[in-house]
Amino acid sequence: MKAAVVRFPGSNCDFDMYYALQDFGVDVAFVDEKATSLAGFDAIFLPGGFSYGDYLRTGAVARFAPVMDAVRTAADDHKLVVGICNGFQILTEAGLLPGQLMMNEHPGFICDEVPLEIVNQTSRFSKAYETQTVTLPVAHGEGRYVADEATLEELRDNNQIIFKYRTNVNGSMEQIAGISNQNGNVFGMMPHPERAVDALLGNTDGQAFFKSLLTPIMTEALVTE
Ligand SMILES: NC(=O)CC[C@H](N)C(=O)O
Repeated sequence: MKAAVVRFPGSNCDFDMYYALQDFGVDVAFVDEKATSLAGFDAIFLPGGFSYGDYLRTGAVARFAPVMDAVRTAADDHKLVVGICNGFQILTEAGLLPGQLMMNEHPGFICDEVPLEIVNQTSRFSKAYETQTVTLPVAHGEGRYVADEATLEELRDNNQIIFKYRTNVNGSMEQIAGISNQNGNVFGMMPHPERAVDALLGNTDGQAFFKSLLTPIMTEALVTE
């Protein structure tokens, strides 16, 4: 898999994502926000951070960056597009995922490790998890997921809700922490699996997230060996 980590001015989880992908054997490169094509990549990752200083609303400026047309093309071409934290915020602002991330219910930055429930255990983003409860770091001020009732119903009906918080971390509707689009190739979540892939950092619950993304490829590799 050839993956791009897209950096915007203010991204700060770009290296975490880069190294996590590299640890799993992914051929990964940084791409900046001015890029106009992502044609050579199979998977696009929008990392966490404070793109454009989180001005107006998180992700509201980044959605206009030149690279976002290429991200949209990648999504339309059924490539994998993954947004973590600020990346999730950018994907919702760009309309590539439904709903919106708003200021936490109790305004303030939350930096913690929180338990999550895997709601859809067969998705491309969760299928390698062997337990239904995992713990991942969160770090955000605007992580409260909101959507209208019709959207929530659609998310439920199409099994697009992949991760939920087990406790009311930020006031998200239905305690939603991570969702995919209807096609199952675009995904966003507020928690940070890329910060939980190394025992040295005290948490390895993010490993199965990356294994899930790579499972078809890993299986193929085993078959050809
Ligand atoms: N870790 C991050 O991506 C920060 C998220 C975001 N800009 C917020 O505070 O809501």
